Amino acid sequence: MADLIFFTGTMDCGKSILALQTDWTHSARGRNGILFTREDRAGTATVSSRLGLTTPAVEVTDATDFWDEVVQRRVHARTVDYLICDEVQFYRPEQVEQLARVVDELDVDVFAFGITTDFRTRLFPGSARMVELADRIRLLQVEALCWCGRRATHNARTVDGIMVLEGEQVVVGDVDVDGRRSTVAVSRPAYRRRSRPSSARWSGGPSPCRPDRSPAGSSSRAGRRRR
Ligand SMILES: Nc1ncnc2c1ncn2[C@@H]1O[C@H](COP(=O)(O)OP(=O)(O)O)[C@@H](O)[C@H]1O
Ligand SMILES: Cc1cn([C@H]2C[C@H](O)[C@@H](COP(=O)(O)O)O2)c(=O)[nH]c1=O
Repeated sequence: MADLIFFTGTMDCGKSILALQTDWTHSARGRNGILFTREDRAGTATVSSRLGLTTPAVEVTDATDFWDEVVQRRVHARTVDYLICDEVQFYRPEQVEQLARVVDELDVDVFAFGITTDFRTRLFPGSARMVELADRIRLLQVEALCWCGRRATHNARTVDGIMVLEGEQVVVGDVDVDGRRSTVAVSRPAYRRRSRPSSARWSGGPSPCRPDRSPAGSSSRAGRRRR
């Protein structure tokens, strides 16, 4: 019996590295899988982790049909045992439904990875459908830490070090054009405190939003907007 499993957590909690590890582990046991992603920070058709691993993948677009992706390969006598789906928050809800059908009717395991909510704490449409349909939802074990020391549970967007609460839902990347952190995982209290317009500026102690506090290896492409 195949499963649809949604691995989720904030940005920077190790989802992509787990996606690549999962692919490695299953392929090492002779299983055949396909690695999918959409709008990875490092570029098109690649799954990249801040830990340094980068692996080619199939780029998902609005036109991608996961049912066809699997059936076409099987028609050509290629085995498909599992799918790894990274950045699933960017998938269309219909595509998540296709993934559920692939699990149920083609007996293909689907391991999906993505953030649940955006910088406004609202669900991404793809993640919402994943939460509704997944057999299991797993929170990542390596919990990102907020600058205040608590467990980070929310994704914040910053412009010039200031948290913003309005803007487009999708802005790919975690640094701006000047190399400064543009998204950062924070605790809910920190998010709420900074949400108030009067205190929206990061202050009082070291902030990971500042360029000199950016984590090593955070060499993402500066924000690319979509939709
Ligand atoms: N230089 C490093 N040394 C050890 N661990 C690192 C390093 N850089 C990043 N990491 C780990 O990698 C995690 C981010 O991995 P990544 O796969 O990019 O996460 P996600 O896909 O969730 O954004 C960080 O939370 C941290 O645990
Ligand atoms: C919060 C938030 C994030 N994004 C983008 C930024 C990154 O490209 C991805 C998350 O990638 P990661 O592998 O989990 O680090 O999502 C966005 O478009 N909108 C947002 O609100």
